Amino acid sequence: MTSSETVTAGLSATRRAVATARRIVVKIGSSSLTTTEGGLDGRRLDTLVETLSRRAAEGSQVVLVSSGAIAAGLAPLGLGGRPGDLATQQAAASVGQQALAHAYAASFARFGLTVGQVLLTADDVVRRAHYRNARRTLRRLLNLGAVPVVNENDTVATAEIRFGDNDRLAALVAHLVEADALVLLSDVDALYDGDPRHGRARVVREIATAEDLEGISVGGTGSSGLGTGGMTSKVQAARVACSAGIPALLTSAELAEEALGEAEVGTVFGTTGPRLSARRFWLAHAASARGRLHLDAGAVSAVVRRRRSLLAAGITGMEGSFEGGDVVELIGPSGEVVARGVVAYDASELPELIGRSSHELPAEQRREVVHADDLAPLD
Ligand SMILES: Nc1ncnc2c1ncn2[C@@H]1O[C@H](COP(=O)(O)OP(=O)(O)O)[C@@H](O)[C@H]1O
Ligand SMILES: N[C@@H](CCC(=O)OP(=O)(O)O)C(=O)O
Repeated sequence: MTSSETVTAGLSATRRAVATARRIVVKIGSSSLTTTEGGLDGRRLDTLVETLSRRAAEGSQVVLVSSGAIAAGLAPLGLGGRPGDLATQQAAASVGQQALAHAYAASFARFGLTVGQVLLTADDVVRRAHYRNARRTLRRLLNLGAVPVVNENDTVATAEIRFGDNDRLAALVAHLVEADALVLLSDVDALYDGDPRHGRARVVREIATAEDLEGISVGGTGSSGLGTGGMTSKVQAARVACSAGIPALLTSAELAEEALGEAEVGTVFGTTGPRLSARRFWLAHAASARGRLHLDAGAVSAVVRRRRSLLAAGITGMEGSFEGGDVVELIGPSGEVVARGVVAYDASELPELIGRSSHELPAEQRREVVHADDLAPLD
């Protein structure tokens, strides 16, 4: 088998994984559910719900991450476009979210399905105890046969603690519920090698490794002006899911039915890593870092390739005012984040330790700065 055949076989396996996923997270963007003039588009919402209900009837558990609260609130409040300030966005989300929840409940009820609304703030995944709590609720909802409908809790989230984009939220939720696949639905049918709004662009069917993204230019939100993250946040979300062993598919809401089958639509992203434990995933992608430790090349190799603990000798500098138990980023010699981990010392204790090898230090200061079990290397 040639290497390109190997890739093809692997990627059709990715499509099959989406088609056969027992637990699937589907994210739909604002631009696919709403219009600036009319608010919520009930017909498009019903079409999506029909597709998801069919999937549920076939035995899959479905989690829907739905954007659209802000956009759905614009028309009822007489707002002509997406507001720039947070307070008006939150007011719009307050009106729009309840319209969304009502519409989903009514639409899923046509198929005898009950929905559970789950509104999350970034704190719900950043703080470890909240993260476990969110995971427990989502899993219980699924086990009770309900369809969780997830969105960011926009009405209370402040600028500092916003996720801001539901693509990332969907990737986090996919891991929280141990999904078998993530599907991102937008207003564009696939990833292109350049923004299709700006001239000719070529469709990209498959992303197997990070190298496949080289030369692909991803840009901002679509022409509706209702979305937030654009293609950049979708690609990032797909990569987060794939790095944790969850395959992803990106396509338009109109092609959802085909995408959930095995049709060659959209762009599939193959997994790039094994399933990560909840703790490692949280460390790598959800927790917020309180500081940074700069590493020399030897320490990067020990931590990332050999999966060893980080010792003081390999640290060349530090930033931040963290305490022992906080999450910090580990930075390589050229400034890139190579891993995240839970630091064992307070920031005030470290300056006298860094750069010194264990035998130079008193016994009580010889413990690892970040233990291997508390490390999550990033790709
Ligand atoms: N390389 C690319 N391939 C496809 N779409 C792209 C690309 N770069 C930018 N885009 C734009 O991203 C838009 C989708 O993002 P967005 O408007 O945020 O959607 P949503 O509301 O579904 O989250 C598309 O309409 C498209 O114009
Ligand atoms: N939570 C916000 C949506 C944020 C968001 O990511 O929007 P989109 O880019 O349309 O998926 C809302 O419901 O309006």
